[in-house]
Amino acid sequence: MKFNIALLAGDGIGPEVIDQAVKVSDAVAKKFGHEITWKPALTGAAAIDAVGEPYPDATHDICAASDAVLFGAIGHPRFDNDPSAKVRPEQGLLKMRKKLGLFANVRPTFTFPSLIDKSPLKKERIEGTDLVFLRELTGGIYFGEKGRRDEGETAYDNCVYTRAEVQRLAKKGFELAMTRSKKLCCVDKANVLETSRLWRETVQAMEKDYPEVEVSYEFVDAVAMRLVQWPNSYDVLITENLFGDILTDEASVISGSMGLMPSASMGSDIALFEPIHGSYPQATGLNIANPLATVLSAAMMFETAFNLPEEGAAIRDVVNKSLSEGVVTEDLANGEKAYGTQEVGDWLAANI
Ligand SMILES: NC(=O)c1ccc[n+]([C@@H]2O[C@H](COP(=O)([O-])OP(=O)(O)OC[C@H]3O[C@@H](n4cnc5c(N)ncnc54)[C@H](O)[C@@H]3O)[C@@H](O)[C@H]2O)c1
Ligand SMILES: CC(C)[C@H](C(=O)O)[C@@H](O)C(=O)O
Ligand SMILES: [Mg+2]
Repeated sequence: MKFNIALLAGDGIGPEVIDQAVKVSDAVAKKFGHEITWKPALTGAAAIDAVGEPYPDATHDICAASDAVLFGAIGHPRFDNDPSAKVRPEQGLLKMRKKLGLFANVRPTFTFPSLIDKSPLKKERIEGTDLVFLRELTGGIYFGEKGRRDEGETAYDNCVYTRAEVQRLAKKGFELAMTRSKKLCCVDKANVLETSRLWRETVQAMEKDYPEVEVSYEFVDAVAMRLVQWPNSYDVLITENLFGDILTDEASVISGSMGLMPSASMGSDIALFEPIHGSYPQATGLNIANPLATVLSAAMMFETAFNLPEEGAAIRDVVNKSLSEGVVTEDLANGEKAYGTQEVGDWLAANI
């Protein structure tokens, strides 16, 4: 098969981890007889520097015309440390998600047998963890009206959800639960927030369409605790944009590193694949960032966007092999030999 893939490397460690995902994807394509044409495009601070905006129309056109998008990370300290900056890399990410209609962000959390002893959490707590967050990605407080009043002394960010937005995300959650262990947890703050009450009411009304799915409703603060206490009690979790952002960073601790966690952002037309981590500016250019979150995002791309499970499995197998053979970056080395970002990518590509 032939694929056009938009390649948005972004900022910080983005280009370094993307390079490794490209190497591994090319190796798997070669092994299975596919042809990939990469379509590089600007985003983030790199795009602001080049053309003055973080998600230029030219980039959108490339994404919209591709079979999938592979995304690295965006963000730069010069914007993080300047709250008054009007044009920011993160606006590009949000604009891209909105314009491409990527409303469902699939963020799996699972453990790797060879890393189980390296997690800061106790082995017996995390063993067998295999859960998936479905994070709503184009609504909520990220996209509500925001601003200042009272001469800048008061700030507001509105959180808005429509029933239709909740329904389309929850539908994906129910469908995913049906393919797994038929357990769905709706994470909200319905004891306080009106938007959460709409979420709960909407999901409750959908239960009758999925009689086999056992649905639980839990408050986000309690989930934040139970996620590290008994992560293996969860299966599919659906939640709104901000809660999903926070809980999935927390969940990365279960696997052992932020550098391991992939994601898929799904819409009705196109899907985008990206690690959940950011541009990790402190590591830029040092060849120390873990590329596996991006490599595993590429595995999700083969499985989900191209419906090629064997190709995805080949990537997952070689990642597992690298972990069990200790071919790891410093975040997983625990004082033992650490490999560089590029060396891990080379090893994966050579062993696919
Ligand atoms: N999707 C994205 O592009 C995205 C996501 C999160 C943050 N950001 C942006 O990234 C910048 C930095 O944000 P931050 O420091 O809060 O989050 P971050 O995810 O970049 O880094 C947080 C910590 O996670 C670890 N980490 C992250 N990626 C890693 C990797 N590949 N290998 C090993 N360890 C890794 C490091 O310990 C790092 O200090 C900000 O500008 C932020 O807005 C972008
Ligand atoms: C950079 C930021 C806008 C983004 C988010 O909050 O969605 C990031 O944290 C993520 O998880 O992809
Ligand atoms: Mg985040």
